[in-house]
Amino acid sequence: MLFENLIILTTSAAVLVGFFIVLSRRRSYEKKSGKALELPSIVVPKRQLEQVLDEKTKKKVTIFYGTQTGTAEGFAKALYEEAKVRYEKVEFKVIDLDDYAADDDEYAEKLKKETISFFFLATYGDGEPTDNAARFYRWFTEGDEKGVWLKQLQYGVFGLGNTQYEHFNKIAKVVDDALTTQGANRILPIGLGDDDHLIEDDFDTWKELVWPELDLLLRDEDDKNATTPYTPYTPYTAAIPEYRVMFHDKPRAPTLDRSLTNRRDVHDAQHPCRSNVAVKKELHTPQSDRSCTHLEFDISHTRLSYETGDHVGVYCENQIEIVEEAERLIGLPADTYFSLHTDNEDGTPLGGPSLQPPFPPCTLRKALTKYADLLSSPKKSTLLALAAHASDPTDVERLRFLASRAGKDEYAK
Ligand SMILES: Cc1cc2nc3c(=O)[nH]c(=O)nc-3n(C[C@H](O)[C@H](O)[C@H](O)COP(=O)(O)O)c2cc1C
Repeated sequence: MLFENLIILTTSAAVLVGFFIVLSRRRSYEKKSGKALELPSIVVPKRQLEQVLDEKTKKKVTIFYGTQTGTAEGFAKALYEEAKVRYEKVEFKVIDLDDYAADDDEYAEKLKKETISFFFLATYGDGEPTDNAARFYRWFTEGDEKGVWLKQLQYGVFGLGNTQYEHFNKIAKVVDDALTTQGANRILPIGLGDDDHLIEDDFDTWKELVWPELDLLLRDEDDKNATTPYTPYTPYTAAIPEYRVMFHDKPRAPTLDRSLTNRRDVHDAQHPCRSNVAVKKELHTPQSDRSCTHLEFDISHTRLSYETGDHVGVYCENQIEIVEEAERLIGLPADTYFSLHTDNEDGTPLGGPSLQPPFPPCTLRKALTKYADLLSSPKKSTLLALAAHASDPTDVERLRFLASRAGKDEYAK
């Protein structure tokens, strides 16, 4: 980076010196001969000179995200999309915190060059960072005393959490505090997104506070005087994963569902195992108006072990009547065999968050029974994505209304 800066500086200096020499020669020739000198065309075109200078002075904003299931990434990309349109002369980047730097030294090296940054950070486990934010988090908040070294940085944090958890939005709060302690300037209050309610509304509300602050930092005098109105609110759709669907001939023999065999060495979200419930107890007394169930799973026949802090995901199945209703609405036979892909046929990635296909090739019946959430309300971003594909204008209008601020009450019903 230092090397690149040096090249840019040397190039700009060389161009300016060259330009000055040409001008001073022209003056002395004109004095002597009384004739105006025919100037050869300048070797470095003006546009190139402007580009070099622009690069040097261009304002830059970096948007970081720490995500497990893509929501933080979607919000980061939504802010990026809207900001790009509002501030055309500014360079915006969206960065996965894990990809930002290879080690602690590189994190330090790069972060001290950032001037404006936003952090979208989800909290998991028992107040833990997401996998892709863990390295950054440990280095930034738990490492050696770093002192006040980020005075050049203006920042905002939006946390993604859920009020059902004890450590609500812990990671965002800790990073927000650590940024201030290390000298950075918080330009707006931390946003605390709550996935137990309408986290997209939390994001929208916080985003509206971002623009006046960015106007102060990014708009130059020309822009401030411009009469064209700023691009209005661009709704957030970037969190909707895009998949390529492929239909296949049915497999001749029914395939063994390997995802549910217990004889694996490693079990993960794609390869769960079956286990029986060994103990079930209600923790609240009959006087309480709440309910909390204590469950113990028998994992003795699996190769799993459990440590405090590990979490258990439970795969539930939809009831057959709900599945049949969904099949009827989709209009495809239950035995339609298909797969979802996150890349194009030539292997290039599709847009949207960088997630894995959500389930292996299977029939529509199995996808709807085991993998689809058929009973929760769709997220607002999903409604907008559906609106973009709906063919009936009444449906388009209705979907957009439900996703809008005006439709908030109706959406919540
Ligand atoms: C297994 C699990 C553990 C979670 N733990 C916490 C937590 O400790 N504190 C919190 O505020 N939210 C917690 N959440 C909520 C997530 O942070 C929230 O759903 C967030 O929107 C996920 O963002 P992502 O899609 O970018 O990963 C947890 C969610 C899951 C599924």
